[in-house]
Amino acid sequence: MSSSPTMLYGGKAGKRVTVRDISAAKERGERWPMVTAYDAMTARVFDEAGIPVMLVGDSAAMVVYGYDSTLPVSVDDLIPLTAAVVRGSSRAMVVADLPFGSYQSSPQQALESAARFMKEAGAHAVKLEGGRRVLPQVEALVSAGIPVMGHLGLTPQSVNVFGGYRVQGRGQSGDELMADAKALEHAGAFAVVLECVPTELAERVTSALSVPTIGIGAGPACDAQVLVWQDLMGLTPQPAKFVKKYFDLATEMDHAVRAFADEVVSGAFPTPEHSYR
Ligand SMILES: Nc1nc(=O)c2c([nH]1)NC[C@@H]1CN(c3ccc(C(=O)N[C@@H](CCC(=O)O)C(=O)O)cc3)CN21
Ligand SMILES: CC(C)C(=O)C(=O)O
Ligand SMILES: [Mg+2]
Repeated sequence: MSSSPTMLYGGKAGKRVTVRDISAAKERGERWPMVTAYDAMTARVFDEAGIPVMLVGDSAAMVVYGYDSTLPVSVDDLIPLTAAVVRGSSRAMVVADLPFGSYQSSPQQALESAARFMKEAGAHAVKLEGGRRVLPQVEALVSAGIPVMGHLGLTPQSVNVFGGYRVQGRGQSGDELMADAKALEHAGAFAVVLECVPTELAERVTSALSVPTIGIGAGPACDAQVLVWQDLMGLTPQPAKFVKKYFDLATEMDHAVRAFADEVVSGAFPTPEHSYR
C-alpha cells in the first residue's frame, strides 16, 4: 500500500511525529517502519522518505565506532550523534537509545541520562533494554514526561549473559517475555521493541498490547519493523538472518572509490569542469 497524508509513514511534513500519532496508528491497525540513524545527512534522506521514527541506536558502538559489542559506548559518545540526527530531520520522532551503564543502577541515574539526551541533543524519546527489572526506571522517566520505548528479547547489552546473539523467548521463557511486555505497557512505555523472538510469541505479544510492537527478527505480526540502516543498505559484512538487503552499498562504494582513485592516478580527474580559472 502507498502512503497517504493520514498515515504515520509518509504523513505531513514539517510537523514532528508524536507519541499520540504512534498510538493512533496502532488503533488504525497500521504498520510502520523505523530505521536507525547516526548522522545528519542519512537522517535527512530517511526523513524525506517519510520514515516516522528514527532510532539513534547504541548499535553505533558497532557500526560507527567499530567495537564488537554495544557495551563500550557512553552517553557522551551518543549525544553528538543524536543531536546531528535531530538537526538533519524535521518530521521524524528521534529516539535515543540509553547505553549500557547509563540507567541500570537507579531511576535517578536513568533520569539524569535521559534528561541529557533531551536537553543536550533534542531527542524526543528514549529507549532502554529490559522488562520488570527496569520498571522503576521506566516509571521515573514517564513521571518526568519522557516518552519511553521498551526493548525485550535479544537485548544486546546482556550479550554476556546470553552467551552470544541468540533468539530469546523460546518455550517457557516466552511467558516471562509476555509478562515483561505487559509490565512495560502498564508502566507507561509507548512502544516495545521485540528483537530476535519467535514469530508466534511476537504475534501473541502484539495482540496482548495496546501499544505498538516494533520487530527486528520477530516476524511479520509486529505493528512496526526496525532495521539498522547499514544492514538494509548492504554495508554490513555478515548481517543476521533477520536482515533483508535492499541495496548493495558496499559494492557500489567500492566501485565509486576505485573509479575516483583510478582517475587520480591516470590524471583523468580533475578536468577543467571541476577546476577554477
Ligand atoms: N549492524 C547491526 N545490526 C543489528 O541488528 C544489531 C547490531 N548491529 N548491533 C547490536 C545488535 C546485535 N544484533 C544482532 C547481532 C547478530 C545476530 C545474529 O547473528 N543472530 C543469529 C541468530 C542465532 C540463533 O538462531 O539463535 C543469526 O544467525 O541471525 C542477531 C542480532 C542486533 N543488533
Ligand atoms: C536494533 C535496534 C532496536 C537497537 O537497539 C539499536 O540499533 O541499537
Ligand atoms: Mg540498541
